[in-house]
Amino acid sequence: MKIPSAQQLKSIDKQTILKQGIASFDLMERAARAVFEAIREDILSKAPATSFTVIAGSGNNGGDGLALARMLFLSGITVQVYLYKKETYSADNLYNQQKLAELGIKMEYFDLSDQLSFDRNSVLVDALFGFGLTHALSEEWRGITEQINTCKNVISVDLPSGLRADGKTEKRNPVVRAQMVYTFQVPKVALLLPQSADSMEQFQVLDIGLDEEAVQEVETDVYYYTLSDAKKDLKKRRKFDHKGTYGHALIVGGSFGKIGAAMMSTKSALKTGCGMVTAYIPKCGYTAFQSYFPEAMVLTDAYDDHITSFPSVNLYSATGIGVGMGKVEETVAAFVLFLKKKKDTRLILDADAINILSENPELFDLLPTNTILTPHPKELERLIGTWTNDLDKIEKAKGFCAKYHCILLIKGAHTLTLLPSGKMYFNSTGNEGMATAGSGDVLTGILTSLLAQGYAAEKAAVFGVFLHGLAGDHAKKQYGAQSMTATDIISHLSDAYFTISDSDITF
Ligand SMILES: NC(=O)C1=CN([C@@H]2O[C@H](COP(=O)(O)OP(=O)(O)OC[C@H]3O[C@@H](n4cnc5c(N)ncnc54)[C@H](O)[C@@H]3O)[C@@H](O)[C@H]2O)[C@@H](O)CC1
Ligand SMILES: [K+]
Repeated sequence: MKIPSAQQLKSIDKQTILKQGIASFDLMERAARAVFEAIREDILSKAPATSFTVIAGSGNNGGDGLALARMLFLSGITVQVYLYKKETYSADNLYNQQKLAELGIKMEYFDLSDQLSFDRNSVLVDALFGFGLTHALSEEWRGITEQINTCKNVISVDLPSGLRADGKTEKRNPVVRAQMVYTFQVPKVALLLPQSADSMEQFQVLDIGLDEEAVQEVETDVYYYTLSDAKKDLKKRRKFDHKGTYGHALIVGGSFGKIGAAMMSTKSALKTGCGMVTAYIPKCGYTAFQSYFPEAMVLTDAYDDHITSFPSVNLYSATGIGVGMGKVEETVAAFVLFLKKKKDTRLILDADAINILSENPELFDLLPTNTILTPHPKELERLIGTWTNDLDKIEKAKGFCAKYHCILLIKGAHTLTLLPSGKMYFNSTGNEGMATAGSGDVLTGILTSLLAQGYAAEKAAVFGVFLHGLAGDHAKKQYGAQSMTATDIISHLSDAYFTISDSDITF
């Protein structure tokens, strides 16, 4: 799914009105109706006596809030309405003010210095600003945003007010803190960035029927990867396929005390569907490996505790390097030698492989085209340098991908996959339970497997991240966020595939 910029959304909005032959207030009515239905399902179905306070701004976000207030009122819900006192309002905002007046619903005007007297236990609907915010809110707004933030339950319409859809918002700027954001049609970039964590707990995307063609015509490098994308990208298996069809993955990693990392990568590679998997590990892991996971083939290094040389990788369709590998001197030397040699395999580097790389920037140029790198924040910093905010981080990472023709994953709540072309995909699956030891090793196994199966590197990256998150979501459903572990993610890869392929029936 494309994520248009705020500017592009405005023009899609206009084209929708034009192409569908509706008035702009009809589109606003649709947006408000979508929020109303979501509130009905999420709140009123469980607590019908809930009362609401709507705080509306002067633009169309405020207009949405006013229309919603009317819908709540007409359903018999107690609703108090505050409207920002300004000389001018958007036309659809005025239209909705008039509608409220006709129904005798009182609007209280407020100024930035006012102390609002509303019931702190009501659900507060924040409809001050949406994607029309042109710059971060000035300090004058702090009084209002802080009063809103004293409420237990805040719902934001489209965006937490103060958060810019795709521009810079600093920690010091006044921003509303919402428990739930009902955002229209597409998640705005700000909702997907880690630095927005203080401004919202979760969001829901509400379809308001913006014109599909207008969305398709928009040129953007920013995408939100969802189930419908994964359904299209999934490679179907066919009756006459054999294990050779699905490639042979190689996992290189493990060291004394960290053999488990290589085990998890290897097992998840096979569970993701590659035909064969081989692990290359130090000798100390051999027995444990073979007893844990008989389907794997195991090659051992000459040394007991760590890797001192690399196998010939040309036999394998894809190679994942680094999980639990450690970075003692001999391992580093072996890895550097490996990078310097010509090789014919598709590559993914994780954990210690990235650490070694980042400590030796002269090696960056040796990365084969489309190598996938999956750094943690600290590792990422060593690759691209420090950043001032999430948008700055993305720009620097984009520069790195373009320069070295590689694919970078910025792992997190909405893992971002950056491609050398400049395109970027935010992931839509996954949960906080996946912040657990070994979760990254599982991802490396999944990505190596998909590369081995012949998925193009970009598809392997975005589809793999999605699959990993989806398996994690299934694991959370069974064990809960606290108790799920990385091996539970592996066990639920099958459920993730069932969800993507729409079927749990095999004939
Ligand atoms: N295409 C869509 O997705 C639709 C959007 N709608 C709503 O329309 C919103 C966008 O409406 P608008 O473009 O009117 O914008 P907003 O309502 O977000 O904000 C516009 C107002 O904010 C003021 N403003 C901007 N930056 C400011 C700043 N830093 N400090 C103080 N004031 C500032 C402007 O002068 C203007 O009065 C969306 O977020 C959504 O809620 C819906 O009504 C219908 C469809
Ligand atoms: K808002």
